[in-house]
Amino acid sequence: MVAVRCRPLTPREQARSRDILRVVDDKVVIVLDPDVSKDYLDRVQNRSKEKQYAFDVAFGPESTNKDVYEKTIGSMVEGVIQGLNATVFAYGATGSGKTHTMAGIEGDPGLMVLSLQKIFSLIANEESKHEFVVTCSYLEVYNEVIYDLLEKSSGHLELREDPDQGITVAGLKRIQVNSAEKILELLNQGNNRRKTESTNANATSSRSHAVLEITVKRKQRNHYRSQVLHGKLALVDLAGSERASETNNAGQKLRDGANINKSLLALANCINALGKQQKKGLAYVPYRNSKLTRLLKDGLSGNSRTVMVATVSSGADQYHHTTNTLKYADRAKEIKTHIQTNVGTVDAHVADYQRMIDNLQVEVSQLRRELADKETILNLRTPEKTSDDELSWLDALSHDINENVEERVNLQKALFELEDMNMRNRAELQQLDELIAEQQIYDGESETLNELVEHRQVVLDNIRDNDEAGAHYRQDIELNEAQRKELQQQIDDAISSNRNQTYLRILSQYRLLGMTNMELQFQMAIRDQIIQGQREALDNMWRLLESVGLNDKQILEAASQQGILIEGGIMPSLMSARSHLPLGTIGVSRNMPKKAGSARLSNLIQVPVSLDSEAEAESRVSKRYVNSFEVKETSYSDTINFERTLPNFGDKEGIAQVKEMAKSAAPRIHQAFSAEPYSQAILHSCNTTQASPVISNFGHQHSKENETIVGTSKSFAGSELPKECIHHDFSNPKEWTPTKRIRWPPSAEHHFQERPQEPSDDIADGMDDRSEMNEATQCSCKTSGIHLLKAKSKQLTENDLLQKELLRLDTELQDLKRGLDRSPPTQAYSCGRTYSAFTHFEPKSTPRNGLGPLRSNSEAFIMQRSNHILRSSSALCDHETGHVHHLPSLSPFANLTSGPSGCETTSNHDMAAPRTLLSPSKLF
Ligand SMILES: Nc1ncnc2c1ncn2[C@@H]1O[C@H](COP(=O)(O)OP(=O)(O)OP(=O)(O)O)[C@@H](O)[C@H]1O
Repeated sequence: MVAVRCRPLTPREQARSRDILRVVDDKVVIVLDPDVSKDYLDRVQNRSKEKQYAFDVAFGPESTNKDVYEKTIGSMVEGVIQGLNATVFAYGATGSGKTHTMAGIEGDPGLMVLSLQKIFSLIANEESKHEFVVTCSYLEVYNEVIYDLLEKSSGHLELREDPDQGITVAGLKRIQVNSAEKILELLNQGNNRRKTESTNANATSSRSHAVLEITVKRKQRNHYRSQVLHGKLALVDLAGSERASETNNAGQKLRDGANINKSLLALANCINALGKQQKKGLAYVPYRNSKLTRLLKDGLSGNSRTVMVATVSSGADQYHHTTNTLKYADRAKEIKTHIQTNVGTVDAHVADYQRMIDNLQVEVSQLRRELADKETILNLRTPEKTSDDELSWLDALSHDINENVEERVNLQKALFELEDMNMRNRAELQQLDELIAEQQIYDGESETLNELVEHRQVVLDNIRDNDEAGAHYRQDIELNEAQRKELQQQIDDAISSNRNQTYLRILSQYRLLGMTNMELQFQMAIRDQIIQGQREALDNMWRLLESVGLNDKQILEAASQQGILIEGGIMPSLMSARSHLPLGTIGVSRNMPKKAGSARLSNLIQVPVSLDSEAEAESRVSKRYVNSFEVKETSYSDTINFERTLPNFGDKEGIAQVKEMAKSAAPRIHQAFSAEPYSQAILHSCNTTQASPVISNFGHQHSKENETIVGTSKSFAGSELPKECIHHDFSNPKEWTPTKRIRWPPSAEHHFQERPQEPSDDIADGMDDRSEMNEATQCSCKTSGIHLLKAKSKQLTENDLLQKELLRLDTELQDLKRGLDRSPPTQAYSCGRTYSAFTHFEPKSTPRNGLGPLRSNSEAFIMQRSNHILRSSSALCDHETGHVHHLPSLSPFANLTSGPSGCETTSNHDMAAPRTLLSPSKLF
């Protein structure tokens, strides 16, 4: 939705300018010719500069913020508490009324305030049934750097791309709030921290783009397995859109203007491309060209309802600004967003990712070598005192290195996305060529043919545009590379002249970590892609099967005949067919079908559970009698964890306990996949007493509306039990034909076979040691799909590990970066001794001097001592004297050069040893 708001002239403006805006029918804005001397003849002869634009809604000078609110985002705010996203941004020249519209004034609160009040009043109405958690963050983008407006002295924040959450800002404060007043207080604090300047056009002109984000988490009360909905409202007050030259600014102000315009230009380009995309399909949208557009990506094209409020001033002297803004808004009308559930897919091509990883790996190993060489040089030298000049040089260098790494990642990704898009464009072109050829043969000149030819031209144009944009990105990457070399050269020169070695070493490590991080991110993307591909393939398979009219039973039978193990999951309606599942198998399902009649196999993760010990299993199996078993959660399903022993399994009480167990597993599973609308726990158990073999199935399912027990208990007595359960000779693996094994996930065989010499085949452990198995077992594995399960389990485990590694690396990187930002490298030297910093102190007793125990993890700080990099501390320990220096603050290093006099000192003999040591060998 695009709305335009015309602001009235202030009394001072009225004295020197006239009102040239007219709003008709609440939709049309007429801009009169500012030149009053033009007469009727000029107008009819088209010499008039009068212009007319139509929008979704237009507000005249008499409108209040409340009017704007009600006709624009009022209804969207309701959606936010139902789990939908909404974005509203104010765009306009300086002094046109953006801040007035967004923040408002006393007596006429703005959209930010009104939407907050509405959110809390809606919450109050629903609080008896639902629990809500409201959090907010407030940031500004100033000179292409992101700052936290809720932090007193915020450092530079970084943008991250999360496959699940999309674009996020690392380290941004999110505050939980319980009332509109609280948010307003934060808002006021934040607004006071915003960078403003007095320009020619506005005495308190906002020089930054401010983004207030409110998230609402909603959960049904007293319903532990209810769906959790997340709604997000982003309110953006952009900086003035005027050209820098027009504000008569110079120096820093001119630079601000240039950066503001860079962001707004990028925004304009995105709006253009999005408009084009509506008409022409796959056009590349250059979100990556500025921080602002990356932040607003979701609001512009993704899963969000979006309102743009274009503000214009009615003054004749503002004619150019006004028409520029209106043209801009006119283009934005073309954009359509797509409201949908966020699905964390990585829409990219595995081969391309692989290529990037290869390049990165070369770079990382090169960096490692360089770093090792430098370490040797550095270790040979003794530290020197550093001058102020050098410190500011280091500060600038660290900043440039950060920027360089970030820019590199961003450019690579942009190029990658472009190539991916063009790959799809080329595929479409090929299809179109084939279609056109067919049409020409059969229909000759026809309307369809013309349409196809026209569309082909559009696709060709897109390919050409994307290729051009790609060439620019490549050039930018080359420039970035040149800059990287230059920066490295500066570090090298500094090292050879023995300047501030520790800090330089950290800089080099930071770069290395940056690259490693990037590499890991791409690896994650590959894995996500593969998993996504598998899910889609399974989805498609089910759709295909359903479309040919096969019912569940027929599908299972057909699969059985083909020897296909349905390992990935099962449709809910197939639950009863699973009654043959073996001892101790828990099916965990996420993302069950959302539409009636459709099925999602892919997301059902089957977690085989093992008996508590192999010996016990053997003894129970040999007795062919199971009267108790323990359910143990295993490896890759660390999302669920429960353990229970059922002493009397088989009798009424035991069955009740199994039921209870399924019930208690369900909420945990649901918690783990809380964003999913459905989740279920099914416990399949088998009691093979000689007299009456019983196979029981208990499931507990959660759905959006309610929770139910599904897959009711199913028992088999005597001959009713499927043949393969009782009559099959499990001791001979060769006899495990696919058909017989179809309903037996591999974990079962071990518990039922009487072959103590056979190695355990515990899939859930994620082991992939197939070399240990004999040939027959391997053969059986192949047919039964064990290797598939193993591969999947391994993949999931690896992915998990990778994710953890990425997280660790990320923290590492953040710490290093924070250390660099705060730039305290001279602390150790100014004190003239060797210090180390600790992550955690564990005071054995309260330290003397009445200083109180040290706070752990209070500030991030990096120092180097011998081979250890120790991190995160607000204190330094002097190893010679055994004293701990409490740093009064980690302020810019100008304050720290004075040495230990600025530090409070206490003995470290009361302190336990530091707990976290991170050695370079661990890092690299
Ligand atoms: N609709 C309105 N009604 C009355 N006064 C308004 C209105 N819109 C703006 N003003 C006044 O105009 C002046 C400039 O408005 P504001 O600060 O909101 O502009 P801005 O677009 O945010 O400018 P900048 O981009 O420089 O921050 C303020 O004094 C404000 O009170």
